[in-house]
Amino acid sequence: MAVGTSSSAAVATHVGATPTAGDAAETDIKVSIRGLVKQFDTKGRAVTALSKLDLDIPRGQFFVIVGPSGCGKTTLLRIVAGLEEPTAGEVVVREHSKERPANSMVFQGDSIFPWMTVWENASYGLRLRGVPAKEIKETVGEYLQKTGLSDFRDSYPHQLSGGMRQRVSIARAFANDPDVLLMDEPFSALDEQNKTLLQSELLRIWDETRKTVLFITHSVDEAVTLGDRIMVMTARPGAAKAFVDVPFERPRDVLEIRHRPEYGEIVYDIWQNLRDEVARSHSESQANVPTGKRRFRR
Ligand SMILES: Nc1ncnc2c1ncn2[C@@H]1O[C@H](COP(=O)(O)OP(=O)(O)OP(=O)(O)O)[C@@H](O)[C@H]1O
Repeated sequence: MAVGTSSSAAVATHVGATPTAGDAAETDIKVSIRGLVKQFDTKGRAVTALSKLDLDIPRGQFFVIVGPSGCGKTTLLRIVAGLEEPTAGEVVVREHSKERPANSMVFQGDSIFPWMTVWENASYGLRLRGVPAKEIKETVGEYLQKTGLSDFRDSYPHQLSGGMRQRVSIARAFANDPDVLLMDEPFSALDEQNKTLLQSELLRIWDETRKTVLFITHSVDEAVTLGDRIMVMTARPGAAKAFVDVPFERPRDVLEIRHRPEYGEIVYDIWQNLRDEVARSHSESQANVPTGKRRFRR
């Protein structure tokens, strides 16, 4: 898939010891973004969400995006998904095969259909593509089993816990076998225990498929736990401020790595890069609050 037209050279700050994706062989690049700009015009007011973003994501990489609120993370994912048109620049997802979807998205909160059963939700993408019933049965059965949902195949979303509903989203996304998996804060609404459990399950399933993943999170810990490489974004307009490589082996034990000294160092590195951007984003949002209203805020 190619979105947009213009292009520019990749420029980014790199942090971490291993080579960045920008150095990877051209053929290994799955998602390539050049000079991406997105501007929204609402009621005569222009908001630049993304500004000249350059990025290469190698095939099979678990790529995590962190950045202050409003810096354009969701906008970036929506453009990669083809749901939003860039104002300028180019997004290319290489080797998009005709037989499988270019991407599947998993959102925060409930992104499954409330009127469908677990089975109907998980098989939705495959049914839409007209995949033969036998194949659907095998694939969906496999992913419901991997996500521990086999016994709930005939349940409706309102009969499930929040963690189980996110498992259905994950099963649906993997069963759909997309070229690229796009995940927008999928675990943010979950409690700490469920979050850790689902991170672990996601990594287990991902390890078997090694799909290219773009994963947005506000949690620096989650970024380091899951990612191969983390992009720290600037405050709006969003651009790449730093790339941090996570050297932990795969498969990864999400609890064990948190005890390692390097874990704390990487978390600290990311926070160093993030701190000023969060402060800038916060002071800008305060500046945009009308003074009459601000007077009443503490
Ligand atoms: N459809 C739209 N129309 C107008 N402005 C928009 C639209 N979508 C996003 N924006 C603006 O673009 C900027 C980036 O939004 P986006 O949702 O991508 O940020 P984000 O980094 O995902 O934020 P958060 O972390 O809070 O979810 C924000 O200022 C937002 O108000």
